[in-house]
Amino acid sequence: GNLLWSRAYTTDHTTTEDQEVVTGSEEVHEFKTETKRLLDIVANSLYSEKEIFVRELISNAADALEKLRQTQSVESDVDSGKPLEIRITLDREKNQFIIQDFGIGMNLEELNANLGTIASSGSKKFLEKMDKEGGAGSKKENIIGQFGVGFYSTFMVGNKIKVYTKSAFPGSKGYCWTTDGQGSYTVAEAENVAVGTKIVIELRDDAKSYSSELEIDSIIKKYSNFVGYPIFLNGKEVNVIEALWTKDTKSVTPEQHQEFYRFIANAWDDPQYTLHFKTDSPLAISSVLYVPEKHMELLGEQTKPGVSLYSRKVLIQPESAGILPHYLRFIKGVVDSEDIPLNVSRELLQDNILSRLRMVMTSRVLKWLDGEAKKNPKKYDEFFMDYGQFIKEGACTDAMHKREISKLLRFESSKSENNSMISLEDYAARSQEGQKRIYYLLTPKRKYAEESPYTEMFKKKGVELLYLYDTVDEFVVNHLKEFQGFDLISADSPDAASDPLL
Ligand SMILES: Nc1nc(Cl)c2cnn(Cc3ccc(Br)cc3F)c2n1
Repeated sequence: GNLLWSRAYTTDHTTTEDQEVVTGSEEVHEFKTETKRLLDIVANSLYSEKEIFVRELISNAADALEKLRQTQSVESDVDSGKPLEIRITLDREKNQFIIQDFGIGMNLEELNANLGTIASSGSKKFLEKMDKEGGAGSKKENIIGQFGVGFYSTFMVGNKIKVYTKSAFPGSKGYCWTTDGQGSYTVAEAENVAVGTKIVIELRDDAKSYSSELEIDSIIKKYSNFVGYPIFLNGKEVNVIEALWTKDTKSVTPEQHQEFYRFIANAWDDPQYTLHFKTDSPLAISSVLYVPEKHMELLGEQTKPGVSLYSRKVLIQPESAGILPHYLRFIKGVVDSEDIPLNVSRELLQDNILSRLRMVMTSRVLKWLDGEAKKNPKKYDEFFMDYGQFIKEGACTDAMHKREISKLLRFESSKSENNSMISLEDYAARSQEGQKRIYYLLTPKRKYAEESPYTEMFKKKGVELLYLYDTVDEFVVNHLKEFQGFDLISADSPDAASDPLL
């Protein structure tokens, strides 16, 4: 009837009016000593920017919705009766930030435990490490993102925090948890609490900006754009882009990649190469990477690293310099690894996980480009005309991946048609019987190469000669020294003169 119709159309996606009423007696709990220390560590040093409290609370809310959905698949009577969405409302006058989810919610022991466990087990180790290694936010250690730690980030911006929560399990009571972060919190039973969790933060004077819609909108778009549940800010849906990289690689169309590429690269062109891959060893990674049609460095603009690091669809580090080596900075895209703990902040990113991630990613990218070159050599030559400078930079700087990078190099040669290029593999494959060397000639352009006496001699003997036009080419061959057992030798070197083949 029209009641149903009217209810369906009146969902305004704002947080439920504060109709909660505290009914039970308020039990006061002192924060355990280590909780207090953890609170001020988190509030003062674990996170680099205050704004990430928004990311942390949204992630907790999304995890709570995910937990509800998983529980519902096994226990049918567990339900919140509300949509699986996250709602944030701001109140400028009251200087309030409110976030609500209709997720699995917390019962009394969870409410106390979540704060307790973090304060007891997780943090004791953490605090000892901190003490041992001095200073908060010790480089090596940080608490893996779990429910509780993210919540602590509210202490960076709030002077009074209220949490209304009710578990989705039938017959659960609603509770109201409050604190002023000074050392104790109270818990009391409450009526009219919606299933899920609602967190009401009274913002500190130095955090007033977090009651501004523009500010929160941009923070959500920056960190939580791809969270798997709709986020409504003052009733308006904010995150509308799907985390393309989490979809099945075969189900994503080129058009979807083009749209996603334009969004994350803030570009108008199309990607000339697309890589969408997932792996779960040596660590869980899902990633979409693109090579743009054109790169801006030609116009002198220094390219910032184009790959952003996510963990479970939440941004950890934009334009992360740690994911790919500098010479691959032209690549745009997303790398998402759930093995990167969520709550690590910029400086705390664990370098050992990051270096493993970097190894996997670099090899995978070099293999991807080699695969593309083999699939369509002509198209790769065009790519190399534009991006060869980056590959050559890699040949000169990345000794670890020398072998893979050398396969990506292209040069003109005495046997290649005008301005088409060959690979070192091509050269080796068609070298003379018993030839042990790859010969090259440093020359500004083809015309001079053709007139050189060396070329005459090499041609007569049927030995191919690479033409190296770029000054950087000399550095490249000096760094490489050899390729698949062939020494790289200049045509005018004494070694060439003594070669029986010539
Ligand atoms: N949204 C949401 N939903 C769920 Cl199910 C949980 C469980 N833990 N946390 C973190 C947390 C822990 C203690 C207190 Br007090 C508040 C708080 F948000 C959650 N947050």
